[in-house]
Amino acid sequence: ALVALRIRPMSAAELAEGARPIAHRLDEQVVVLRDPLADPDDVLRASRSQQKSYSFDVAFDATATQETVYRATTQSLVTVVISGSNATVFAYGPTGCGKTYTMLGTDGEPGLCARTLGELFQAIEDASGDVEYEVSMSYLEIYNEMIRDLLNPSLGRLQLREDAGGTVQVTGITQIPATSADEVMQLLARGNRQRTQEPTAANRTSSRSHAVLQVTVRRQQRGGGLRHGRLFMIDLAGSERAAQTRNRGQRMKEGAHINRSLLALGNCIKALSHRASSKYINYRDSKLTRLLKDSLGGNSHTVMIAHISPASTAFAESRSTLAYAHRAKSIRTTVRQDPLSVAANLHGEIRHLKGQGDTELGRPGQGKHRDIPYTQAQVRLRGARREPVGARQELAGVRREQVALSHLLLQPQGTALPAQHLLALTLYVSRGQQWSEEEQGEPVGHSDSEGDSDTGDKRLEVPEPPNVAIAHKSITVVAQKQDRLRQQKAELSRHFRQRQQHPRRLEEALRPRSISEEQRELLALLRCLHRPELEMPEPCSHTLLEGGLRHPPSVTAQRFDHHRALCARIIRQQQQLIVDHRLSVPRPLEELYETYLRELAGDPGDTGTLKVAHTLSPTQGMSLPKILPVRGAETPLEWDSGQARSCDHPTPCHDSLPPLRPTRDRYGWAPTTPHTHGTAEGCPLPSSAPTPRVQEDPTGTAGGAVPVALGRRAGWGGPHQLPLASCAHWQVVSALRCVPPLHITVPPQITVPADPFPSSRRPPGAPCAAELLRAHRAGGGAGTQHPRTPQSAARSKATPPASCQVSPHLGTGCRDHRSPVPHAPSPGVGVPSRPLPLQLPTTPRKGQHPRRGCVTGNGARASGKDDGVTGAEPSWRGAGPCAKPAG
Ligand SMILES: Nc1ncnc2c1ncn2[C@@H]1O[C@H](COP(=O)(O)OP(=O)(O)OP(=O)(O)O)[C@@H](O)[C@H]1O
Repeated sequence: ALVALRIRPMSAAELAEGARPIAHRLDEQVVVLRDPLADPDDVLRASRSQQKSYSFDVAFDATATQETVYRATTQSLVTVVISGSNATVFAYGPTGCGKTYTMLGTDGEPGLCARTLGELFQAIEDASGDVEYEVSMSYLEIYNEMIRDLLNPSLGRLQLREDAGGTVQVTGITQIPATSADEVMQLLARGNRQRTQEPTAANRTSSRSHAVLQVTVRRQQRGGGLRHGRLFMIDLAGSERAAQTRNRGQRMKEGAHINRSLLALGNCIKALSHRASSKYINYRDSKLTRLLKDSLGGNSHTVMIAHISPASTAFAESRSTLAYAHRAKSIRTTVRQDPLSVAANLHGEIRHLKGQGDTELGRPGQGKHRDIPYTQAQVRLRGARREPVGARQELAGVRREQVALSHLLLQPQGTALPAQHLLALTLYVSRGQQWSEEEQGEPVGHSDSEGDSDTGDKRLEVPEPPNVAIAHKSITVVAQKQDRLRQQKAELSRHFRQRQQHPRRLEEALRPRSISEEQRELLALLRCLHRPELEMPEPCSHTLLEGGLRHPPSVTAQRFDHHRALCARIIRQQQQLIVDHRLSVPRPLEELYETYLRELAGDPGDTGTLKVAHTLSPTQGMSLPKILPVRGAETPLEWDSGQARSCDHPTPCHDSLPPLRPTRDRYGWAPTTPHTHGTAEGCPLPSSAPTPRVQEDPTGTAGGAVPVALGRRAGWGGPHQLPLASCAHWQVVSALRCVPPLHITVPPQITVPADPFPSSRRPPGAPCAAELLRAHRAGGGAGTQHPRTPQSAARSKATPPASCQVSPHLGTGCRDHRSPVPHAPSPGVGVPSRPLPLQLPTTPRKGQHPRRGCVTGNGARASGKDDGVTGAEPSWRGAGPCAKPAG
């Protein structure tokens, strides 16, 4: 939509009443309105702007001629209409500001209607013989919300109807065929005589109705389709304020109707200018908006010319008109036009200008068409007619070739995208490694060097899991293909650049020849026109490429990240447990862990070791990368068959290591059942999943067994204990570490005697549990003697080894060493005394890491808080789950 503003000259009446001009055109687009009441001496309002500027697509002042206004606003609509689209021009403004003058004009200065129709018929005349046009017109007014046929007023009140195609039509209106502009103007003059005009205080011949001239162009392409273009030219009734017009009675009623329909029009404009295109637009509030439905927001080009008076006496009207028009500036219409009609537009323009061009050729900058775009178009089209045929053909050939090349250039990049995605995934892996290092607090490269020095050639040659191998192969294949495509692209680009030079060379070759300035300009124009299209493939391919790199399949990436984080946490925590327990692990396992650390550090040369297997299933593209366990006898580490089957449970396991806490009994201690491993953290072991074998404590001292996965491996230095998280976690860890589940035996447990005496009955001098513990620590465990009750003596056999260290920060001991008996319990309240399981390796093994910390009977590292330590069944003998207070 184009919005223009026209300021008419001061009228004699305004000058007579001493009005000052307050509206000025600042430049081609900006109009300034000054508040006449603003007092320049008012210091309180000095900071407030006394004038406001409004910008439009084009602005005219009193000096603008009808011709200028026509050229800048309406002329372009001619080609729109003859090509089968709709166009609307409406004049808006307060009464007496020049709307009718602009639309109809005078005999000496014809208005937009006459000029537009003149050119329309001219364009039709110039059209090729392939297209037949028929023009018909109707002229109506909307007065007090009634539609009246101005060409046949006897028809009375007419109604609006929507036809089958959704187009709003006035039923029964007279459609008069027209063959020339003169004919139409005569009809218009006849209609205007019928128009409702009444003298008002503001205008002696005030139009009290909206006059709508509708010109329909029926376009029939020979052997082609039929199209209708409609041009609405509307002289709106003047917006007015009752106070200003001093209207009474019928005039006031008219004014109310006028204002209501203009308000409805304003609302539609506001809604159309709203950013949210889905906003409902209510056209039904007035006849005017219903009639203009297709012309405002639909398939139409819209031009609005707002009119104001420059006089200070019209300040309020001018201000509201400027605001109204400014709002309309943001109307965005969606013109639905097929390519054929675009071509027809251009043809029409060519023919139209052809007729005019001859008379003005050789006089650039002269004549009535002085505006730059017009002159440029003239130059282009005139040049088009006269350019050397050979050059034109050559240009066309070059253009075709360049378009083909640009398509070819796009192609390779498009096919390279899968490879880019794979590479992006690889990038993700390296980012993940970096992330792991950062989370471990290790500087980048630390693990790398450490791994190298530690392992050297002693790395394990673990075969890649099949999925990883497939992924590597496919990456290699795609990368090779991409290389080939890159070479092709380079070749094509070179060719493309050569061809780009061609028009320039052609232009230079033509320059010395006797071609006119216009023809040279045409060539330059054509070259410029083609350039954006030719340059498009490069940014386009870059966009595709970057889009692929920056936005890899997000779901896959997220799941991959999630999975990787989960595995890393499991491995770290399990390693921590191994270290905390000082469990001796077989050398192959240690090497595997070192390998894993090197992998995290991104050791590029470590190709034979385990890699995080991430493959995209070709069919399921976005599926979670699978981590497969290495199976088969050829692997150095034997698998205990059935241990690493996949977990089919639909509920995803938690991404953190689940607390190794079996279901507790009513005393808060873990039962002896081995099945608890599967129920930890709500991830029950599916029936299909293998149940890890649990080896009972061979010594019989352990009251239960920690759920562990069992396996056999000769020469691993005996039984080891590893907590089992859940089947899925275990599989992940197993697959990542390429080690079979360990064969674990729960070592004997050691109990700390319960407090033999509740505080209320403790004999003088008898120690409490905490004191016992301190004594126990001080005495090195085994050799410590402390008072015992007969019960405790009977049930406590094992003694803690010297290696048991209680963290000092835990006060009387870590959670498991702390006496469950409070020092000063409430009198009479018996607190059960519980022996606490201490499960320690009795002898440090070779290769063990000397670690601090205290371990519990379930193999977890003791800490001040309950960090998910598994509670193995306490194994004190002869004692019930709850030691009753003595006495
Ligand atoms: N640009 C102009 N140059 C010279 N005269 C003008 C111009 N604009 C308007 N006038 C004169 O101002 C007077 C009022 O103009 P016009 O009748 O067009 O106003 P209007 O907006 O159509 O009023 P209404 O809404 O009441 O019909 C006319 O005499 C007209 O000739």
